[in-house]
Amino acid sequence: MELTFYKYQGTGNDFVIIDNRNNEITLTTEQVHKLCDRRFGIGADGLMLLSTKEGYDFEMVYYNSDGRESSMCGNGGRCLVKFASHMGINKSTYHFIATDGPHDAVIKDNQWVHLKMKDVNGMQHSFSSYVLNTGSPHYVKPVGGNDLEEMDVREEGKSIRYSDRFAKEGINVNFVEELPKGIFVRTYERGVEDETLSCGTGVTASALVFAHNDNGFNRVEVKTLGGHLAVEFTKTGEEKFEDIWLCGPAEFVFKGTIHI
Ligand SMILES: N[C@@H](CCC[C@H](N)C(=O)O)C(=O)O
Repeated sequence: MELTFYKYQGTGNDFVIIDNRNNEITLTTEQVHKLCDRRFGIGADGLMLLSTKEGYDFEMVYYNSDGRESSMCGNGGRCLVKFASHMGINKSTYHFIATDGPHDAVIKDNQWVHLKMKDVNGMQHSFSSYVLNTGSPHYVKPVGGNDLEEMDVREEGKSIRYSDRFAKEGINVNFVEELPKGIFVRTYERGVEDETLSCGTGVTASALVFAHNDNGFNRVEVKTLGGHLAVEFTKTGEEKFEDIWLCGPAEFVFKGTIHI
């Protein structure tokens, strides 16, 4: 079967996107895994289907590059909104459904996509690390000094992700360094089982932890290896956040067909 696909990226977090509004496409775990493979397929951190759902502009169905359907992907959601617009779904505010519930999104004049994330009602902390869910589960570890650039994120992230506490369900692991204006985040992603250039739900979690340490901010600028993002929010309690928006670029890379 010939499959038409579109490749998008959001700060270097890259995705294969397939238009499934006719509901004809069903992919196996092996097929998604192969389509995301950087040598035997197209190559991507994840794959998304643009599907239909009554009451919404569209439904987002997200798979990690290991081929398994997973929880929310922030950068993926932003890319899917851009794709929907390129497919002729034009709205001033997009309203779509994903695995973690409904989302709103807006494409700004500078072409950045602002995506509303689910509310966060608390976080667990022990020693200097934090665990919270921003649509996907995240472990956030602040790193001191200027050590983050040099860190072996793949190895350090893997040891936390496969520790007894997290091995079964898995977790995404973020290392965060405070900058004079914002934070620098590097993420080991569950389901990719490697560092990615950026992770939207991870950047969101890290920004909220940063806000948790300092009440004075409602917008955090975020540097990732793949580019710049920002997270805006309203802090409603000690560890409670609402009106959380993940903001950043989302770009079309190429289109093609592949035999599956
Ligand atoms: N890249 C994503 C996160 C995708 C889901 C994650 N790998 C998981 O399985 O939890 C993002 O931008 O949020």
